[in-house]
Amino acid sequence: MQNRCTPNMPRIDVFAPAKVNLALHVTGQRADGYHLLDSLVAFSPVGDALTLAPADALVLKVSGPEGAAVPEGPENLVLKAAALFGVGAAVTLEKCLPAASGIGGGSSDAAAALRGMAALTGQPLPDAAAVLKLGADVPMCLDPRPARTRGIGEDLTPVALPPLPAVLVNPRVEVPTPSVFKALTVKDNPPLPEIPAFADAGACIGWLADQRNDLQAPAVAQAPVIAEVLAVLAALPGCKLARMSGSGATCFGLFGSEAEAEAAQTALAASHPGWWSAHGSLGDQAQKAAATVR
Ligand SMILES: C[C@](O)(CO)[C@H](O)COP(=O)(O)OP(=O)(O)OC[C@H]1O[C@@H](n2ccc(N)nc2=O)[C@H](O)[C@@H]1O
Ligand SMILES: Nc1ncnc2c1ncn2[C@@H]1O[C@H](COP(=O)(O)OP(=O)(O)OP(=O)(O)O)[C@@H](O)[C@H]1O
Repeated sequence: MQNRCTPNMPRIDVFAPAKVNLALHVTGQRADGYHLLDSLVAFSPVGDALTLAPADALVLKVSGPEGAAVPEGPENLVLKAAALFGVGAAVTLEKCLPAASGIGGGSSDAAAALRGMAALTGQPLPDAAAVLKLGADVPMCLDPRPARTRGIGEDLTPVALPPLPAVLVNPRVEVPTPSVFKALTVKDNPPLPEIPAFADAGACIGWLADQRNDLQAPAVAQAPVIAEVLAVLAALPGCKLARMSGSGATCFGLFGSEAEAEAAQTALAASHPGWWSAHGSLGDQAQKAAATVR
């Protein structure tokens, strides 16, 4: 770790933004069981923070308000990602996103670790197959800009989206991704239609209202509180659309302005103090997520 004796040791800071599936259509299933998706994703200014510094061995320290539920051992996706570089590093992870919550926390942390290790070592990023092996959401989190994602998550097409003022809400129920996919009965749903150029956030939200998250119904069946979260979000003043992200349980509400989203989150935090919530405009977080050297 950096100290007064090693003033020139580089320290890398990297941000891991939350991923939000604005729409998620399950369109098929591969022979190996993985599901084929057609999803539109955007990224939140809310996320986890990592630091990386040179070290003899690869070690991870987890802290932060959501850190208690996250392992510090080799099962942590940060260590799995960093190990691909074959050198030691002292990594810290400040966990702000709830774990196992459908907003790609572990995947975004892994992607941030890859960006950070590349900056620390000067090595290139691992190849696409190695990145996908870390998790289906890791490729989209590597370059956190709005994208249409197909295949199991590896087929990415950038999409221009207006910033979407949003509130994220998690009722503090962990919903494991495999069990939600397992509970899905219809696996050959229609894909997303062509994504038009949106004049503004209102046009985008109007288009999104006609799309779906096909994992929402099986997730609600396993964790009925998700239906309550969606109803509470939809009833907040100014909420134009409420939907679940990923395999849940985190849901998002989209609003007409940042001020409306902030006011809605303040009201929700007061009425449901046990729920995790955050606000911020969904969109392109690539700049904020870039590794910076100190
Ligand atoms: C639901 C999404 O968050 C949508 O973006 C992702 O598809 C899930 O991505 P992830 O958490 O990175 O998923 P992984 O860690 O790769 O897979 C966890 C488990 O979810 C199921 N899984 C995941 C992705 C996918 N396209 N089909 C699946 O059936 C598989 O049972 C897999 O064993
Ligand atoms: N860095 C990490 N942060 C959070 N969870 C991690 C991490 N590394 C490994 N895990 C494990 O991964 C599991 C899934 O957590 P994660 O937060 O990635 O799920 P998720 O938000 O549902 O992801 P997705 O939206 O990609 O499906 C947890 O049970 C946790 O123990």
